[in-house]
Amino acid sequence: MTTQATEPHTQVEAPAVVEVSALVKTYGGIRACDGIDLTVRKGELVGLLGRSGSGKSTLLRHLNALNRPDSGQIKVFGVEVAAARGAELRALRRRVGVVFQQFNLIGRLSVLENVLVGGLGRVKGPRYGIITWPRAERQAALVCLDRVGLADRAYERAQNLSGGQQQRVGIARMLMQQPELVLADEPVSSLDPETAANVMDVLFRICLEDQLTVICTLHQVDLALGWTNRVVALRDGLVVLDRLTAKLDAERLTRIYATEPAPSSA
Ligand SMILES: Nc1ncnc2c1ncn2[C@@H]1O[C@H](COP(=O)(O)OP(=O)(O)OP(=O)(O)O)[C@@H](O)[C@H]1O
Repeated sequence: MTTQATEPHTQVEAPAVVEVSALVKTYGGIRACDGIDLTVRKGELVGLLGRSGSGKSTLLRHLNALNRPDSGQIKVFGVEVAAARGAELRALRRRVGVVFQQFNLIGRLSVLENVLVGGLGRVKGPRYGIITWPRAERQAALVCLDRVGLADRAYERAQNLSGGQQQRVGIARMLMQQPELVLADEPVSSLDPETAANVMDVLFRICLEDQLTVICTLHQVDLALGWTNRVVALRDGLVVLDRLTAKLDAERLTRIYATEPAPSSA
């Protein structure tokens, strides 16, 4: 029996971007996802919370086919992810931007080249050096850097930037891809609280401006309350809470991390 607690959210009229139903994924005897149902609509900013090992990353990885389900159905933009192959899968992945916990920049390359990588899906052939990228792509990359406040660092090596700055470059690279859905897996967990708040502000402000749909795994309750408009909490591979952020408070959210039974829908 599930303890799933769902309720209508703000964007009921908006089209579904992510539709997960009865998702099960096991590793040996571990049920990382134990029958997850979740629909996320265009423009929602979803915080995915839950204790370590509750299945957040496993769920996220199913959405761009990095994981294959044991059973259940996953649709992203109406495409059955597990069945997508070849050109269909590449087209789907181009619409899904990812922000990684560890930034995943190429440290010896310039900041600008790292951002340009985000546009690789639409630029054919290998690129060696900034000058070999089309001028329009370079200009677009500079605009993305400007939006995260780093245009003046474009020609520095990425490895010379601080952690918070590197994550802003990661956000600019994601923007360069021109995605419609953004998956962010603990994007600020390696940053100090002030820097984390700053990076969350950059990420969510831009996604809101561009009307992108976001699913962001987080451990920090205050950040979820401050930036998301919906919180989904997992426990033992199941959705145990699904609420508009405006209807939540820190105490209730913190209970997700308690060792006591999962929060009820009340
Ligand atoms: N590739 C894998 N091989 C074996 N077990 C895995 C694998 N990926 C995840 N698991 C297991 O599945 C469960 C869920 O892991 P997952 O990484 O999805 O949790 P999480 O909620 O994202 O945790 P965290 O907050 O620590 O990142 C855990 O018990 C984990 O050990």
